[in-house]
Amino acid sequence: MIFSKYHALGNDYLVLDPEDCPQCPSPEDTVKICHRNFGLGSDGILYGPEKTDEADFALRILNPDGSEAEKSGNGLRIFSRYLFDTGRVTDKPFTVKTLGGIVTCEVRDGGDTIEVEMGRVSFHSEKIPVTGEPREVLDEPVEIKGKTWRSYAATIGNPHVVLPMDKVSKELACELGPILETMIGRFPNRTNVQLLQILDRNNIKIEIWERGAGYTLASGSSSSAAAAVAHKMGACDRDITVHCPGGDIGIRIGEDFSINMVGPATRVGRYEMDEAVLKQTLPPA
Ligand SMILES: N[C@@H](CCC[C@H](N)C(=O)O)C(=O)O
Repeated sequence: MIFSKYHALGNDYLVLDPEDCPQCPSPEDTVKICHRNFGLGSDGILYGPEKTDEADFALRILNPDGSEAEKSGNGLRIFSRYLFDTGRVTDKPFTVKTLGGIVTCEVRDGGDTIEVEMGRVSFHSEKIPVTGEPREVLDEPVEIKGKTWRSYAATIGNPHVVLPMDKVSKELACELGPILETMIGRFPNRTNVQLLQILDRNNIKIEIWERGAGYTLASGSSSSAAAAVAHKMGACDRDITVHCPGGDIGIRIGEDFSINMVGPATRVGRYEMDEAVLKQTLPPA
């Protein structure tokens, strides 16, 4: 199997082209391919471009635990860069269909900068989803190991919960992230998790725990959700630089909470994976 590996600020994906592999990998194979020790290793697989009547291209986004994500900001920038590198797009805007909606992408600066109109953020419980009566999930208490945190939930196609706090850290993201991700009684589809630190009216810092992937160095949909929450709280203006551990993502929030995201995507190389990877039995996680 032939993969093209890219990263977006350290959030790494393997692009699998249907021209090289007509069948999308099964959840079991995805886990093996993405495994950091037993496979090629990545934060996910981007399977595409697939054909669709609704947009220029269709994309499937697979998490390393074998689940399928509705949207990925970094994944969309990487996929755009892959389409550009393989001559399928130029510097003109094009559309991509994901499970979480159709987005518009544009590759600039010879491939170095990619802009994505990510869609609209909603804080509504039925859209995210969050259990309980229909409402916007704003500043609600959530108790973890006897401590109460304030939380905001949001969707930009995929689900997010954002915890504003004075100081974020990787350690806390790795402690709270897996508990919140799998709080099924509250988040029936699981959730991505962001710890949010407001730096000033145009800058925020986040630490990320991704649904189906764990701790990651950057996330485009997480940056979109966290910036939207910072603006909704009244703490930030509409132009926000999101400082992720792996680097910065630019977010602009529209009147209707539509999100424009700008950032890089970097090609790592092309890899041929032996079929033997798929025949292994992995030790329990
Ligand atoms: N890294 C991504 C998010 C990928 C999907 C996520 N793990 C989910 O399950 O929703 C990004 O950059 O947005």
